Amino acid sequence: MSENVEQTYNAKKYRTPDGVPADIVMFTLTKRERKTVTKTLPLRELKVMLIRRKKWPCAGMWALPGGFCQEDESIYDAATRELKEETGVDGGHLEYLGVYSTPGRDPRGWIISHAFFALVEEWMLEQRQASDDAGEVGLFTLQEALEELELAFDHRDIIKDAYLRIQQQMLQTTIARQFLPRHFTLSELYQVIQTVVPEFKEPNFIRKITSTRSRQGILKEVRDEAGNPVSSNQYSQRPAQLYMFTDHEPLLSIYT
Ligand SMILES: O=P(O)(O)OC[C@H]1O[C@@H](O)[C@H](O)[C@@H]1O
Repeated sequence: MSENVEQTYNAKKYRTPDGVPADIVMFTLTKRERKTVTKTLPLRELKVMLIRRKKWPCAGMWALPGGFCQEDESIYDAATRELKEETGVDGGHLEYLGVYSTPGRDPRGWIISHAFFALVEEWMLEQRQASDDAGEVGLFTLQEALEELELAFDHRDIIKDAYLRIQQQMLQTTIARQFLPRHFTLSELYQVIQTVVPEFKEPNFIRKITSTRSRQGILKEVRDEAGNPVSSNQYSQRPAQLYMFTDHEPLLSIYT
């Protein structure tokens, strides 16, 4: 912009949005040990965290944690802050999902929301709390959130999109690591993938994940200081080898 244009430019001439909030779809996998005679994997369930709104608009309705971005922060910082303020969650994996701008989505005016999704381990929810402007906080299954609850604004659409995104990522990237301990068995990994993508069925999972060339290098066996393989019988009668993710992210193709 030339100096002359800069001096005469008037930002007020242009209509700007009435607010730019960040909304966060926060997923976690809950894990409950089963009381069975034989050792078996714990029960894992995918849940989404919602807050019950206290004030207008949509007072009393369940909604995503979120709030308005301030002038001195990035939208990413606003998402991190809102998540912490409204739910007590500090940390975890936070990623951009998309922009939601359908006219009329918020009765207060022209309000464009930027949505994020967060993958949080269950222990991180321990200090969860609802702040003053958020009411109760609850963890819901995807079925409850999408089919049974009355949700505020366009939050049902945002949750649907976020669910689809994490299902795709679960099959194409190593985000399963966000829901697993550092060391895990391949049966646990398979269970985590299936919890997020129930349609995923691969009878030869263990053989494929350890031998298919395109997958090689994403996992490695856990070994002790002497170099011996480390196994666990926490969830099985016979000891099972423990694995961990490496930093390698393969570029996968649907055509091969
Ligand atoms: O909770 P307050 O601060 O009232 O407003 C933020 C909400 O307003 C909506 O457009 C957004 O989707 C966001 O959830």
